[in-house]
Amino acid sequence: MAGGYGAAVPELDPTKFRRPKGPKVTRTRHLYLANCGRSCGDTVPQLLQCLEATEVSVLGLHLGEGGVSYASFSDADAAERVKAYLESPSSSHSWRVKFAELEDEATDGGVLLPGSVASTKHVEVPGVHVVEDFISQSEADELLRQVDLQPWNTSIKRRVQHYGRAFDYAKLMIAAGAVPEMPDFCQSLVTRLESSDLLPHAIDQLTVNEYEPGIGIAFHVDAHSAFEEGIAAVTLGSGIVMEFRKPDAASSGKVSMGKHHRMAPALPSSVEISKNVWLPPRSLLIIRGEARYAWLHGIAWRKTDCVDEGKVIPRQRRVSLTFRMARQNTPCSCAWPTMCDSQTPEAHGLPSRLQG
Ligand SMILES: O=C(O)CCC(=O)C(=O)O
Ligand SMILES: [Fe+2]
Repeated sequence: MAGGYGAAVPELDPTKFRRPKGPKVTRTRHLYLANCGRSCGDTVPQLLQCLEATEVSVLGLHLGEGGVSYASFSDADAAERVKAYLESPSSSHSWRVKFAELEDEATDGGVLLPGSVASTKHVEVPGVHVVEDFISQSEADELLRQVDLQPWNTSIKRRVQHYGRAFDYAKLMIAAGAVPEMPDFCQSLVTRLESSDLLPHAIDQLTVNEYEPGIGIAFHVDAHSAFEEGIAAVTLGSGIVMEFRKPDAASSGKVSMGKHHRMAPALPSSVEISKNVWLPPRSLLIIRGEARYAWLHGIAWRKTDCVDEGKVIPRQRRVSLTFRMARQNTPCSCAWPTMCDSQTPEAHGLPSRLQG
């Protein structure tokens, strides 16, 4: 590896790839991009934005000086998804996209190990706190049973349920629209959170997110203007790795806003530092302060996670309960104005991608 495009995306060695020849198509986890390179006017941030437009993480990249570039993904399904997107009319460029083969790798879409929790152990994210065994197994089972009795909203790639407060994702405001009240089956959990010192305020909103293996959530900051400081997420079902990314100070103020109340991923090239956090079953995640306001959080779209280095665990269904408090009339006055849509509205561009 010859360095990297920021902390998140290692640079690939182009000499290790075999260019695709002839009509035979072997699916791999690598893409070859012809007519794509610096001499064609392409840049790393712009290329990454296109490649990650379907929420697939780019695990390695080579932007050629001429017109040949390569990108690697976690598996062939991910590469195929990106290829299909790049070949669709919604993506406008003149690249030719094919699968590429890596010299020392099986061509059946061999899986690259996901970044482990152990590998980022030294990174501190101020304001992230995981409480293990926050609920008992019987509480978790009952909550999941109750959640599954409720109707799911299927308008985005993840199934979700919203309670307590409706939110207008287009206007970034709490909406008057009707959503079910905070459900009774969550009441004791809400009381427990509110009477603890884990959150600095009450709770009036719940979002339920379902993650089947392969499903993730785009990197985002929960909109400052919409929600109060503390965010609490309880994990039902299986555990998962959540990643926190701190955008480089120089890139702050250029974060774009996705259509689901959140900022679209900062470009990986502008990520200064990243941390993988394991959220065990029945745990509570608290995100406050700097982590809540100045770091992005997201969950990779893949079917495995890696806690200990080199040990891959398959994902199973996870359902999370995210509790928040809608911000009332006062705009956010946090200490990260360039990351704050209350203080720097012009920092937010147009939605650049479909959020998941
Ligand atoms: O699934 C989770 O734990 C977090 C979900 C989340 O970040 C959100 O709904 O904003
Ligand atoms: Fe979030």
